[in-house]
Amino acid sequence: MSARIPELDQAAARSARDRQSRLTKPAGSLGMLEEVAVKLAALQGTPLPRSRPAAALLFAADHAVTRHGVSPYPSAVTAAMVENFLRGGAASSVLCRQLGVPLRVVDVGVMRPPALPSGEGICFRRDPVADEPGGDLRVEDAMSEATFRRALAAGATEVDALPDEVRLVVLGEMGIGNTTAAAAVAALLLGRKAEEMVGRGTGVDDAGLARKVEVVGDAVRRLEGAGPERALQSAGGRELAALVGAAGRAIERRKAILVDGFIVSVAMLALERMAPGAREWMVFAHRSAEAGHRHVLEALGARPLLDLGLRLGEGSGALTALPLVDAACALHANMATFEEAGVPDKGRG
Ligand SMILES: Cc1cc2ncn([C@H]3O[C@H](COP(=O)(O)O)[C@@H](O)[C@H]3O)c2cc1C
Ligand SMILES: O=C(O)c1cccnc1
Repeated sequence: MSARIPELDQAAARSARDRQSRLTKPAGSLGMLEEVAVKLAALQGTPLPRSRPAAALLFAADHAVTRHGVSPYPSAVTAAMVENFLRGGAASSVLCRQLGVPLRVVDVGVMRPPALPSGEGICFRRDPVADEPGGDLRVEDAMSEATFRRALAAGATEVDALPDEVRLVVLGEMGIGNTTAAAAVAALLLGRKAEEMVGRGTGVDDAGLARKVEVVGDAVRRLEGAGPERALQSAGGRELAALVGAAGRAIERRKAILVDGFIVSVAMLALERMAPGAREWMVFAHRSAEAGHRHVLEALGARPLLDLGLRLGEGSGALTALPLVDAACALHANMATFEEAGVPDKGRG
């Protein structure tokens, strides 16, 4: 995949920075909210950027690696949670409703195709790539190269279907076992040991954690030296590949990505390695409690907005941070300047 990363609009960023310096507040006092507004200005090519409309895309897939007992939950949870997303009972469904963000769920590899409630406002698609076989990343490739390409394309297709007006894309995932896959991809990309990248995911006990370290260690030995595409194909999963394809296309369409936790961040690290500069288009929502996330954030030079001990995934951390991005844009656009308000600025008597 060769995503074309657009140029940032430095003139728009300068205008936005200049506006921030004239708003009625001590210089720099809105901290990261100022940085977010200036960043979005550079991405959107306007001194007055917007956070809305936003759209949430959730990619779901299963993982053969669960046979090694790397998650306390059975794979059947993936399909059941897809049904829960669509019925409105999952954390990200609740947040999307609360925030007025349309949610689209894409099955790119769920073992038991979800039984879908029919009804208005339900957005679901099972991509044909979901019917292709997956492998156990400990001993074999998680997918063939052709399946990998189709999973990337499945993500891009979803972004192609979004209206031009969408400014911000929230990405999320669902896939029991995917903290193991993400840890393996990150260990390969960062050249770190399995034990540095593996965490408890949904809450494995000490024995489960030891199994995860072994599984990821085996994958890393099998795939040492893999580049980002090979790492995703052989140690990742179809939802990780779809996230990469979706983010690449969103950036090509000048849409910013609101990055969720560990799993989405690993996909974004792979994208940055495939298309350097992609990370400039990302706003990092939160620091996950998953152990390896800090290494991934560090490699991306990212400072996330929130640190709430979240470790859920499904885009829930990104959705939780969306109101902060809304606030950054609203303050930037609507605060009065010193001149407008007749408030004396510093250094002027
Ligand atoms: C009920 C439930 C809802 C979830 N929503 C997201 N995840 C999260 O947990 C999974 C990864 O953790 P592990 O690698 O330990 O399986 C992913 O599906 C992720 O999105 C969930 C997990 C469960 C059990
Ligand atoms: O941070 C995440 O993305 C995460 C952490 C634990 C379980 N699922 C997702």
